[in-house]
Amino acid sequence: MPLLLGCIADDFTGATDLASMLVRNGMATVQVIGVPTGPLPEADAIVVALKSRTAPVRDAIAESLAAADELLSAGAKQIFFKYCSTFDSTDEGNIGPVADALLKRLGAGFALACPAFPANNRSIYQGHLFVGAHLLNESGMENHPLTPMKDANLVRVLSRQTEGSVGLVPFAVVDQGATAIRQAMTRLAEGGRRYAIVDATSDQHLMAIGEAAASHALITGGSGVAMGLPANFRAKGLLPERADAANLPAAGGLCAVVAGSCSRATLGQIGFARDHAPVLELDVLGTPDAAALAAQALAWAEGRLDATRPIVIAASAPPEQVAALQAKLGRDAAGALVEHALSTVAEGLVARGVKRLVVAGGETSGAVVSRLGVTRLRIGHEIDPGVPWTFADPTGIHLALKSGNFGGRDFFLKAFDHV
Ligand SMILES: Nc1ncnc2c1ncn2[C@@H]1O[C@H](COP(=O)(O)OP(=O)(O)O)[C@@H](O)[C@H]1O
Ligand SMILES: O=C(O)[C@@H](O)C(=O)COP(=O)(O)O
Repeated sequence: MPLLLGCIADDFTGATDLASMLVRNGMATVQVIGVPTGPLPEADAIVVALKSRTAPVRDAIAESLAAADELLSAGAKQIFFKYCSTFDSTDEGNIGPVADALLKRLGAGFALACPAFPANNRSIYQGHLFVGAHLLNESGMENHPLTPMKDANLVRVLSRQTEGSVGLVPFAVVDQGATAIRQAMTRLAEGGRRYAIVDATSDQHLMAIGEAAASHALITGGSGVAMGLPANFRAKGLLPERADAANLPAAGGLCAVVAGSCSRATLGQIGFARDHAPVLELDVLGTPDAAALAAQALAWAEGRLDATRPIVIAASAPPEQVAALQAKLGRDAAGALVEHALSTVAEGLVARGVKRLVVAGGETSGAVVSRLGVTRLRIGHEIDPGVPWTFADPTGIHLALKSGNFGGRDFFLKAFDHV
């Protein structure tokens, strides 16, 4: 099975989101954790999951290039750089600098940028990113603990992160379909633009954008814009029709949720779970000590673990409490403390027999998956759009890595009916 699409994701939840999109559209896909060292698995698409979204710019570039090199030497015909559907980044990066470095490595001069994901209410109109009816900077993302998004104009946001210039393929063009989009991108590239933000408000738009980008060396975006890519490989006779590629080993055993996302969606899911399952909300501000928090949580879990419903352990807190901890410790140290505590909790839960684990939050998932020593994830069926169950090798447990913003209010309960 020749490798067709090589993907680099800037966080772990984003990687499973993308892998799930590709599986759903007929590509046999494997998610590998970190820059691969040995031989790559057989697959139509490989998604390398990095924890580079909030890493120092230089590290994010170095890891992304190392991943690209591995994927290219395994034969990848196109590279996909996956970032968040809410374009999570800072003025320093890392979306612009990583995309710049990948373009250079690929000897290409132009890439599209499209984080739209209509199934999860992310749409782009006139270059502005909306979450449902709200502009990005009024969606709650302006309060993100690590990557607060205070500007919805993606042309402006990306321009701040690159020395290249950024153009727009507007809705009126996108709505005309693949040929018009291809022509508009060619004009922008010939006019010296390095990037084009591409508007999209529907899956039909995303399919057309994917088709228009069939010949691009690099595509950048959310998982949505990947939905049109398998058809390009199929049209060239490179991708056979595949039977259901989303089957996992049978699941059983104790259930748990560990949450470090402070998004509105995750706070709502914790609120819902309180009425249906044991929920422990850690007082991080009161005990800013990772080992002590983890010990408290694991002591609480004793006797509460069950195979028919989950327990929920959350550090998640509303913006005022996050701000208070950050004022005390600094932004990065606060995030690192909580990630350390929650990965210790996850490790302790698995040692106590948890076999089905939901982790809420991208950075949080990165910390947990790394602590559990997971090297590969096999992708199963979706619980809600963008969040599949996965099977973790070599740990042998089922994991669902939930993007902070994804999932319905009942996600933490519903997940365990779907595995
Ligand atoms: N109570 C808290 N105070 C400060 N930071 C927190 C708290 N709870 C969680 N965090 C940190 O907030 C960040 C949330 O990021 P992440 O896990 O990526 O969630 P999301 O998917 O919503 O972006 C993590 O670094 C996490 O450790
Ligand atoms: O594109 C998305 O929104 C997700 O796939 C994603 O990247 C998740 O990031 P977090 O919200 O930090 O989990």
